[in-house]
Amino acid sequence: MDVVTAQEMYEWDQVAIESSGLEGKLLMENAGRAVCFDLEKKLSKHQKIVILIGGGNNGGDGFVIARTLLNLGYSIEAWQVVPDSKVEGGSHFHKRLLENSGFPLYHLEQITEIRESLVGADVIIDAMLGIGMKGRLRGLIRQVVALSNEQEAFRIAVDLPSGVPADEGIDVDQAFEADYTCIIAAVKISALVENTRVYYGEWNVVEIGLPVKKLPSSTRKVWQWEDAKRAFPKRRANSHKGSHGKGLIVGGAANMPGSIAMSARATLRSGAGLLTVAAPGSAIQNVAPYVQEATFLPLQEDSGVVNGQIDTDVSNYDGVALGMGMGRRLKSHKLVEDLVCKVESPLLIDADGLYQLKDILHLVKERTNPTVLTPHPGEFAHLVDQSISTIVNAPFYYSRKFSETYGVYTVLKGPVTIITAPDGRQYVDLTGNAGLAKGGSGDVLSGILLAMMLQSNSIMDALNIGCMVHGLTAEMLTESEHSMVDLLATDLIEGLSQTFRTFSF
Ligand SMILES: NC(=O)C1=CN([C@@H]2O[C@H](COP(=O)(O)OP(=O)(O)OC[C@H]3O[C@@H](n4cnc5c(N)ncnc54)[C@H](OP(=O)(O)O)[C@@H]3O)[C@@H](O)[C@H]2O)[C@@H](O)CC1
Ligand SMILES: Nc1ncnc2c1ncn2[C@@H]1O[C@H](COP(=O)(O)OP(=O)(O)O)[C@@H](O)[C@H]1O
Ligand SMILES: [K+]
Repeated sequence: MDVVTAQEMYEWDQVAIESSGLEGKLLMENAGRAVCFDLEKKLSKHQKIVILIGGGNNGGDGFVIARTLLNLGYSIEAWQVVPDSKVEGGSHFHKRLLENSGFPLYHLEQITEIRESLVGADVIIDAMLGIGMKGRLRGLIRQVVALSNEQEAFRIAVDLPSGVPADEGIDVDQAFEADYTCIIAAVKISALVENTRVYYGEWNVVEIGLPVKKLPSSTRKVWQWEDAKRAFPKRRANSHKGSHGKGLIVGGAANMPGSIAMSARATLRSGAGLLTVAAPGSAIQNVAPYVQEATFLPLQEDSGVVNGQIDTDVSNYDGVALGMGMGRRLKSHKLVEDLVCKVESPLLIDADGLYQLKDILHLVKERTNPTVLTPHPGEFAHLVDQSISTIVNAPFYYSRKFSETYGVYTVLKGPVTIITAPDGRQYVDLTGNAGLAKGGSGDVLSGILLAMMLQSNSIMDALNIGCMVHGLTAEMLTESEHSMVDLLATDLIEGLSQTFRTFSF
């Protein structure tokens, strides 16, 4: 499932029209019909449906939807909310088709004319503005959106809720608050970004007959179950523990043994062959009973906090995860710097490890082996010197820029997690729920990611699978024995078994 900007979507439409000879108005017919086919699951013929039609091609889709649903026997009131002079090209063609089919079309000139219809509607369909929306809502459309939002009716948006831009990083002051959005051809970035995704409600993408072989390949995609099934590392019958990777987890502090313990247990539960946990000795005594399968390496410490370099040959490991529960004391800085320079296998840095990284990003950039950073927006904002709101409103832009600049994989965590490769390719993980919004979930994720990196030949596949396993486990547990309220990070670790069992390997 591709994720596009407005400009990329226009390019796709252009390529479709130029390369395959598909006419714009045919695409519009396909789009409108695909939306109707999807909406039939949501609508009933007893409902009073009002469709709001704008002047651009989104409005063009609206004319097709109105005609198609009317032909099917739905009770539709179609309102054109812009003057006739605004309806041109393909939209004008489809407006004529609607009228020539013998159906009425109402023209809105003042907001009072539509009040009664909106108040009495069971469903309001917004086909006013799509990817061509610019700036803030204005004129009559702004009033129509405000009045629609006040109604009890079920609100459906076509492609985008009017008032929401397709791209990220743009403030929205008012927009159609959809319960459901039927997205055309490809997910628009704003469906995945904090300040705009709330307007979409639930959503689905419909296919409109674009010539997929001719389209430019997209660098942004939603990672899906089929992708995970395809890429999941196979476990050969004659494998031995060395085949599944030897991992090292570094972190912990005397007053925070839980983080690293959870990461370590999650790594073991996710299939790693061998695991060593390096932590201050005073933390190890509390971690060890929880991960009997691991071996331990005491780190030099000062009052329960790591102090100094690591005293082992780190080239013996196939993957290293660093930072969980380590604390942010200056004395742990040396350890982070040491590992960034010495680890010759994939190195994942999370939590307090990220905090120590800001002034040694130039060393990260010099690494020739993969580096994976797994910040939440607060940690990422600190790393890139931006505010958290700037990051969450333009996460695709900032994580791509960061990954490309420093040559790292970035896992920007949140309700929508964005995974970016050093070459700028991005995958989006949509799994999980608010049961994960608790301390410890991220530690479990780091452990899972380390294990998947140890077992996969592709870092990107490993990160995508790991995020999906983490999120699906939360979903599965909150559908069965847990709720989003009581779910703990430790429950997640024990729930991994059920998720892994759903992969047939
Ligand atoms: N072949 C294709 O391209 C296909 C496209 N498809 C569909 O087309 C959609 C894109 O269509 P689009 O490019 O015509 O833009 P669109 O979203 O209708 O907006 C333009 C209109 O909005 C108005 N307007 C703008 N800002 C405004 C504001 N702040 N407040 C108020 N009004 C504002 C602007 O008015 P103006 O600025 O001219 O006064 C103009 O009238 C896309 O989302 C998909 O649904 C599908 O059918 C598949 C094939
Ligand atoms: N509302 C949510 N919906 C889905 N996933 C969430 C939500 N809140 C948090 N998560 C996930 O939970 C994890 C939290 O990680 P993090 O913030 O590092 O937690 P901690 O450091 O406290 O363990 C991330 O994987 C994130 O994607
Ligand atoms: K719309």
